[in-house]
Amino acid sequence: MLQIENLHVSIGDREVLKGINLNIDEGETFILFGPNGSGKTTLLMTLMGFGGYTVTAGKIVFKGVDITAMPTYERARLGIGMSFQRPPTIHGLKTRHLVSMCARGREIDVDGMAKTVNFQDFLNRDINSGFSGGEIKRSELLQLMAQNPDLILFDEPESGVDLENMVLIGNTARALLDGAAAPSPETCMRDLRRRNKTSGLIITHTGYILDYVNADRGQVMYNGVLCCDTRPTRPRDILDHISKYGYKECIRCLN
Ligand SMILES: Nc1ncnc2c1ncn2[C@@H]1O[C@H](COP(=O)(O)OP(=O)(O)OP(=O)(O)O)[C@@H](O)[C@H]1O
Repeated sequence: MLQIENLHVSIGDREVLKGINLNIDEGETFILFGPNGSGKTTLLMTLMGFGGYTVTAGKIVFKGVDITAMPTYERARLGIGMSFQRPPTIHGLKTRHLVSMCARGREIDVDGMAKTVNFQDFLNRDINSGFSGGEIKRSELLQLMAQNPDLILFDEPESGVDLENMVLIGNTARALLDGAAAPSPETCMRDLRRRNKTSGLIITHTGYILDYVNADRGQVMYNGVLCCDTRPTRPRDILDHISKYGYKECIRCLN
């Protein structure tokens, strides 16, 4: 589904990503750990094609297409979606309108979808205007439901979320990755089972999201490189390792 080869990315004149190699298969969920400032968000923003992130070497291939130089809207059309850590407020754009736009002409039941993330009362508000941390995350999930991408990039889905909302957000993230979020009333179980699973790349500091999604593999990013690929790569094991020994231990294998 996604192949990243020797990716080097600079912001201004500073190199932030220093040769990332990563493959994510169809239906696979990959967890990215790493200390603050190590380059995790930079990787997601680069995959989504945002300006300011200059690829100086390497390439990104998605569904067999080299997307390294592709504009963001084409990547979204091709099937990449992202839940941002801190999405912008857009005054004058109602949430309902943005959610409809995410569906790109597909007929969707915006109110029904909003109900699944308890977001009906926010549809007529400007996007992210005064939204709390948990409301921002639910808004992001609603947009992803409407977009129905094949690869979802989640940047810290737990940040700013209370424990009760974490259950809702975690279960919705799992449903999205299982290809089972917001099925229409006509969707039968057989159709649900037939759907291809969505791939995921999730950044987490706390690991709360691991209680909900079926995380297959993980790695630690440290100072712009991925490490820990010779260690057990089960995300739980990595999280335990970080909790016990800290991130510094993860880079021992790089030396
Ligand atoms: N627009 C920018 N201009 C200058 N430096 C930037 C910019 N965006 C990111 N950086 C720098 O790039 C480095 C990597 O940032 P990034 O946000 O990717 O880290 P992160 O691993 O996601 O951190 P966190 O866990 O705190 O979210 C940081 O040192 C950051 O200050």
